[in-house]
Amino acid sequence: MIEARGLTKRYGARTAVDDATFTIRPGAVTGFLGPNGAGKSTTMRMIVGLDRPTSGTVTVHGHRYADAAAPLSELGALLDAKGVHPGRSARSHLRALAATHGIPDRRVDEVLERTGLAGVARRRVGGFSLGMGQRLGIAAALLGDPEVLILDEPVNGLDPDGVLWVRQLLRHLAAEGRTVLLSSHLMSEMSLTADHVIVLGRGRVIADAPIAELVRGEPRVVVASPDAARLAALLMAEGVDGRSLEAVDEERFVVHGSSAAQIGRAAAGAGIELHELAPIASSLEDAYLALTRDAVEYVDPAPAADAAPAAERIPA
Ligand SMILES: Nc1ncnc2c1ncn2[C@@H]1O[C@H](COP(=O)(O)OP(=O)(O)OP(=O)(O)O)[C@@H](O)[C@H]1O
Repeated sequence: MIEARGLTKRYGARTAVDDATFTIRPGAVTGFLGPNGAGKSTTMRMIVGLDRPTSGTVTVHGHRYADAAAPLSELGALLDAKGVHPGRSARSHLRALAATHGIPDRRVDEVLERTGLAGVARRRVGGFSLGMGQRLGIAAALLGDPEVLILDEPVNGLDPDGVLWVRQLLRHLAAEGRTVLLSSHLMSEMSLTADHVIVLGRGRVIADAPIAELVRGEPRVVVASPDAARLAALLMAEGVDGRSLEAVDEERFVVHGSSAAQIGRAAAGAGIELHELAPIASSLEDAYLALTRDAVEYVDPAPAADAAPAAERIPA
């Protein structure tokens, strides 16, 4: 369990993390999302004691992580996969880490095996690919068999097999009752891996909810009819706001906020022929983009002309 209360970090005039309060529970994978500069890495660094909060607190198992008696068995972290001496082999790097924490050598071989690095354990880390470096970082995080795992962009640089491997590993660790926190910019991967997400925007917590709840959103339905204008007028006569009808082409439009059943019933009642009546499934990406619209720090000031909205509202 990780608990943050009023967690705040200022760097001079810049507030990187702003009064963040959240609880990250065991037995689940919690995703940490947010635009660049939202404060994810700073929050993770404060959890593991690499940065001190300006105010507020963050605890792991009820105490500050810096006060942990057996730090590596309480918490394992992958924050910067590059922080390894390039001349060392993967095994000697992990052995050195194990020795300073009283962890037996056989555990080193276990984590090398578990992370798929057993075959390259004697190779110099300096020659490792980005993906192998990520695996080594994950191996180091697992070394103490920790109850809490914190991984900043763990799939960065991994090939599709590696991405799948990380997903299965994290799901497995959560199923064992551990607390798993991960950040990633890959929204589809996050939706497959995490149970719950916390979204930061400009240092503030702007959402803290199960993924299923976030993606539920408002219903959207694509409707196509040779009589689209009459159907649109009918829906508006039945109380649908004209602003929630979005034209796609002459026959087709999207209805926001009504179900397929409501639209189908109205069309059938008026004898309007339908060629399509398809609910649109919301994705985590849709929900995320809607949530963070106002919290993006770096916005392209001149979006390309072809980035203009493809559809216009149907005139009332
Ligand atoms: N050591 C530092 N000194 C000054 N400002 C910092 C420092 N570390 C982070 N910041 C600033 O704090 C804010 C939050 O940064 P942070 O790296 O935590 O964001 P992030 O959500 O992890 O971003 P990204 O997705 O780009 O990794 C940013 O505006 C960043 O420029």
